[in-house]
Amino acid sequence: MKTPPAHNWDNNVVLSVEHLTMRFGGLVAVNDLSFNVGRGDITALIGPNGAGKTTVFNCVTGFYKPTEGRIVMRHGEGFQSDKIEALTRTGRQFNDDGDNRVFLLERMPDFEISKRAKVARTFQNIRLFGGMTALENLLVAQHNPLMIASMMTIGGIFNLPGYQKARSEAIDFAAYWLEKTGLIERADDPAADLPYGDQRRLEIARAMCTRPHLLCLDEPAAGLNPRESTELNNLLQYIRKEHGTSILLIEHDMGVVMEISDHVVVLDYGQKISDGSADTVKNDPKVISAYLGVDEDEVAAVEEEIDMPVRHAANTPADTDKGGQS
Ligand SMILES: Nc1ncnc2c1ncn2[C@@H]1O[C@H](COP(=O)(O)OP(=O)(O)OP(=O)(O)O)[C@@H](O)[C@H]1O
Repeated sequence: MKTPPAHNWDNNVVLSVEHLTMRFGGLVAVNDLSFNVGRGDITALIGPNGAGKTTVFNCVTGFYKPTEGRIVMRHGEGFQSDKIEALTRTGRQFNDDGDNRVFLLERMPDFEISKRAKVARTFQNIRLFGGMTALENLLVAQHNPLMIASMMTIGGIFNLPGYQKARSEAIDFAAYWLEKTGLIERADDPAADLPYGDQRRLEIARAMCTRPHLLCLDEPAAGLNPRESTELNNLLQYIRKEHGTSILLIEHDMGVVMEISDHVVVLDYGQKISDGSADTVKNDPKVISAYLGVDEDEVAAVEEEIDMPVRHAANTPADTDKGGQS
């Protein structure tokens, strides 16, 4: 018998969310949720409105302190279970193990998650510095290494060689990402003057300028036209392939999700209802019933009624806007 292929999300895990619960007063937004993000994978977190996706993102990126649960980020390969258990017992946020550091994100403030754990994010609503140019937005993202090179301003004020070198490297890196996102011609334009789709790509470029190990994207395809959606797919695949950056995205556009995701995790009412490859998930009756708002055993009746296999139509709502791509 052939052994099934090993999945990164089972074998080489960059992030694990373990028994995560988030309550807002009496409302349980996320309930005992566990899932893994494979290193180098594109992982999509999907689910109907209000399922708890953004809440999970806010816990991973430190905007919310989870009510319960552990969120582990690994820079090195392997599960490193012994190391993580030992760290959990100490009450510390991360260990000092060179390139193999592990981080307990639920204990860390948001700025440390971005700076040390190397988790970057974009938001549902664009949050660029509108009055700054596209290039300046990408330089701000490199503020930390520039401050270190400037020895906390002295080197910058006197324009010392170490600072000059760091600044020139920061400009080169920003130019690289402007090029990759198709924005190099707009480098000197204020971010607020860019069309919506360009602003979305600039946000991704800005996140990449922090050299993340994990890039979290909150609805990156929202409001994009079909051409821009295709460009986004290409950009995300480039980031994963050429930079090895793991990507976790929330997305309602099933065309984007099914085309680029290695791994899909589905939430409904704060709980995980499905977890697997895009193909597995899109044929899962629990997912179909959650999206259609019917019971699982009613799926067959709905199929009969509309004379169409909804198992294959679960990705239709957004697809209809995209000319039926899946
Ligand atoms: N800060 C908060 N205070 C109180 N309730 C909240 C808060 N944030 C989220 N919720 C609630 O938690 C539940 C999950 O919301 P969340 O925004 O995580 O869902 P979502 O899956 O991202 O939804 P959408 O797809 O519409 O963005 C909702 O009932 C929401 O009203």
